[in-house]
Amino acid sequence: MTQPVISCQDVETAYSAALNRPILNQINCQIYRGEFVVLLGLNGAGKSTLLRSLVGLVPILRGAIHINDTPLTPRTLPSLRRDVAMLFQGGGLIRQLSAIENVLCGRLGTRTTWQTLFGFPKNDRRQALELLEQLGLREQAYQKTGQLSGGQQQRVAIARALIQSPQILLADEPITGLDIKASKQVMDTLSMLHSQQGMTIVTVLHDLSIATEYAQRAIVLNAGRVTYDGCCDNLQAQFAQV
Ligand SMILES: Nc1ncnc2c1ncn2[C@@H]1O[C@H](COP(=O)(O)OP(=O)(O)OP(=O)(O)O)[C@@H](O)[C@H]1O
Repeated sequence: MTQPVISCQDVETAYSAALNRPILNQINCQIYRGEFVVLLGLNGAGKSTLLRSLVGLVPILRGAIHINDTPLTPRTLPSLRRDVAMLFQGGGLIRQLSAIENVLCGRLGTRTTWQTLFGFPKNDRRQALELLEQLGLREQAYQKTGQLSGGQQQRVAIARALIQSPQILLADEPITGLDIKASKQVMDTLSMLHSQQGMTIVTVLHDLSIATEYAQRAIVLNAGRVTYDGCCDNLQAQFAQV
């Protein structure tokens, strides 16, 4: 068996008095290279917290997270973050900036202030344009993202995540609030990254039929624990008793 690219062993976050338990309560799961995994669960199950913990945004109290066999610690975090990109709920774009400027923001962590003082290097701008073109947004590159549709905005957010050339893409509810057509475009984009570039995708979804259509494996959380980890057939049954 190949080594997992993401491994969570007994991951536990701080105790939450409101929940009367830790938000993540002994999570164990592995994600392998090139997998397309969907994270499912009712509101408040801990899906976003789990994704955020994988990029060091939520401190863990017990257990361990390994990315590519390296333990996630404050010391290893900066280099591990280059391998793992995160697409946040709602996209988190700057509406007043153009699509290309938003994509270039994905480079800020790897360029010094001096390097960006007079604008981003030509190579970065070319790569940002190529990404927008790949995601069907060449014509919108210089439009303010506030003027784009929800689906287009989400694809700009994907391009911003991709400019750091990650191996793993974590997406938190990437199609929430989008119509059927835009949802399909965004899910097809994730699917293309998975099938054509071998990218490992972990995405939170709420729609079980879309999960079944796109993902190879489902991990279901309930009250901070993994309650199912397996194929996407008959996912309804996993929610029947909840
Ligand atoms: N920073 C925080 N401080 C205290 N409680 C938090 C914090 N972040 C999340 N929670 C709580 O932890 C639980 C899990 O939240 P989380 O956002 O991970 O759930 P989720 O499964 O992603 O839910 P949803 O489907 O609604 O997005 C919720 O009860 C939430 O209120």
